Amino acid sequence: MRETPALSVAGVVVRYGETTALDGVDLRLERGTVLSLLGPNGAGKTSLLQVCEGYRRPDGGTVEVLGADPHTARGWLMPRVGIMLQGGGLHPSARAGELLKLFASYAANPLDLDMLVERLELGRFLGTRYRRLSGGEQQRLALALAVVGRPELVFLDEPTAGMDAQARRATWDIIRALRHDGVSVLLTTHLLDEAEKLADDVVIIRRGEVIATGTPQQLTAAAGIESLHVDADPGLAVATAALPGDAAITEEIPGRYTVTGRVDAAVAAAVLGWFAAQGAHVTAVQSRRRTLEDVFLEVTLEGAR
Ligand SMILES: Nc1ncnc2c1ncn2[C@@H]1O[C@H](COP(=O)(O)OP(=O)(O)OP(=O)(O)O)[C@@H](O)[C@H]1O
Repeated sequence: MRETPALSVAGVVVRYGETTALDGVDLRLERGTVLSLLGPNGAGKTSLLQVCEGYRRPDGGTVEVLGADPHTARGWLMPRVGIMLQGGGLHPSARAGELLKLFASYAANPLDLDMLVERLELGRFLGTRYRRLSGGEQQRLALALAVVGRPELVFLDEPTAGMDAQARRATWDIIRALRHDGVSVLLTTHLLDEAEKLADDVVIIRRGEVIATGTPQQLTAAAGIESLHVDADPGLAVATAALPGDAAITEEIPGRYTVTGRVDAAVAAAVLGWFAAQGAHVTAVQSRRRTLEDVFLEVTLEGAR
């Protein structure tokens, strides 16, 4: 029997008056994995998080968090789910260290506070009131509060927004450590490299609908290769190259060849085979595979045009 997923969303619909923010969204977050929810502004990410966190009832469909209804089982879920609060929700006069101790006191088996303080470099501002913290410091504290209770599942809504490069790396390390410890993570982000680095699975939504899903590798491999250049002897008869699809070889400048059209692994192999068949002396091959950002821009712009 398959283990109950950490999060299961089926056919979820959310409406605000005339606006349909989510229009039948399905997703599944397996235990001990990181799922990144991506989408342009207004795609419906926050609405979906609110439904999963039990703050809003969907107008259609079902959500199960650790096998339970997030709305009716809030009390049971509270110690099992970590939520990274954006801005509000925390007392502005409370000091960072007090908040951390308070949140730890709710948990049966909290994480080691010294370790968290060191990892997220909270030590310098533990005595500072929440409202006086910088945006990046608030984010670091919010992450610490979300994970201090050793939750089974964590919702992270743009966790590294406003963080400097060092804090961002520390956050990535914490997310990796959570996953390593078997924690499931739902991560929304506008940073595609962040998703590519951390996520086991990616779900891209646009205008309330899922438009692409897969592992980062599946999504980028299916999208093919962005560019392929070969340096070899000048003046080869490029017109004789028979390549799959619409791919073709052009000699941009003498000795510098570029492959145009849709390039994938089969085309790349055919290109190198053609150079070999010419008896050409190849001195360099450069390729850039498509990134998750290329895929994201392609699928989110499609249909928006
Ligand atoms: N309280 C609300 N009342 C009316 N419309 C809303 C409300 N909240 C969200 N919307 C609309 O629902 C849609 C989805 O919004 P949502 O905030 O879920 O998107 P998002 O993907 O989180 O966007 P962003 O990346 O900008 O945070 C948008 O069109 C938004 O304008």
